[in-house]
Amino acid sequence: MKTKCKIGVIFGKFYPLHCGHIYLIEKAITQVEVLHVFLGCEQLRDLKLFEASHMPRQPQVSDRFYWLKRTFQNHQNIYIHVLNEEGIAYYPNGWRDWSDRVKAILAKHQVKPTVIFTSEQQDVVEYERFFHCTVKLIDVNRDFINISATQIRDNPYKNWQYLAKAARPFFVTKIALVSKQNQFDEIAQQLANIFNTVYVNNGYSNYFHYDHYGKIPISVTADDYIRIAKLQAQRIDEAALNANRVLFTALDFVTLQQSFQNMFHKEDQTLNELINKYPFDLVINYHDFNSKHSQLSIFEAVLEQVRNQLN
Ligand SMILES: NC(=O)c1ccc[n+]([C@@H]2O[C@H](COP(=O)([O-])OP(=O)(O)OC[C@H]3O[C@@H](n4cnc5c(N)ncnc54)[C@H](O)[C@@H]3O)[C@@H](O)[C@H]2O)c1
Repeated sequence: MKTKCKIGVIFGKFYPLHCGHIYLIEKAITQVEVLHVFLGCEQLRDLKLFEASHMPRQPQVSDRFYWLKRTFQNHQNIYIHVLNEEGIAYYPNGWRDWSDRVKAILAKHQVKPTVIFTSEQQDVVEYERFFHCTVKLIDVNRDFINISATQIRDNPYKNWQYLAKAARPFFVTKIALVSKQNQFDEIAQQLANIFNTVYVNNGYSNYFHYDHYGKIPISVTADDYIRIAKLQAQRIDEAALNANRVLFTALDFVTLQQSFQNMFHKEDQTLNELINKYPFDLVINYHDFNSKHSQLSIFEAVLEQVRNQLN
């Protein structure tokens, strides 16, 4: 029978969370009864790391917290704490102040750690000195999962397979191919095939009918319209979980707000919230192509725009 060390602690920035971190945490939890994971944050440092990175947008503390929570949601004995490191000299120059801040959180939760897990050899002595407990090293050479958060920040798309599944939707490039009468449907599906990923079609198609002039008669109420928009957002969330770096959709929320205004002569607050929550990286409109374009030339022009976006 394995001996349990009782209470474990792990520190990290998890910027972003990757399979190496997950391996460390999963291996640690097999050796303790309870594990406390500290998510270290410092505004300026995190901003600088983001600016030096190739991440499409900056993960917020809430994103990083969510990735940890979701990844370890089935472990009842893993606790995640946000550790605000503002005002402390950066690693490795602030050990005393930093450990005092950690200890304050531990004391607040009446936690007395018995073991600290890390893969950083150079930190062992300092952890022992400031926390007076055992320090266990796990995979110092990163033989099992050879990746670092720096490598992922540098190129999240090349290192996609290492990015935590829970973090992937944040990084997925969202491309909308907008057409009034689903003329883009076929090309969007072809693109999803080519890029080995997913397509979210127009959730409104089942509810609207087109007349001879291509106009949409008002066959749904404003409330219905918003309900369908929320459903569309839900379908995007689900697709993003399975997307391979990029996902294609038939709608973006700016376009939905515009058609809502045309139909109901007012702006909708929920749609504004969806616009902010779902930033699209590229929106291609069918009406930017004229009737002289062949299907092949549209296909090639769209493909070119998508390639430029992804490079
Ligand atoms: N101010 C100070 O003096 C001071 C001192 C100590 C710690 N700290 C803070 O502690 C935190 C340390 O975070 P970090 O930079 O180590 O975070 P990190 O997110 O890069 O890594 C978290 C943990 O995962 C381990 N790990 C990373 N890749 C791995 C892989 N492929 N396989 C196995 N394990 C892997 C790391 O060794 C570390 O133990 C920071 O917030 C830092 O500011 C600060």
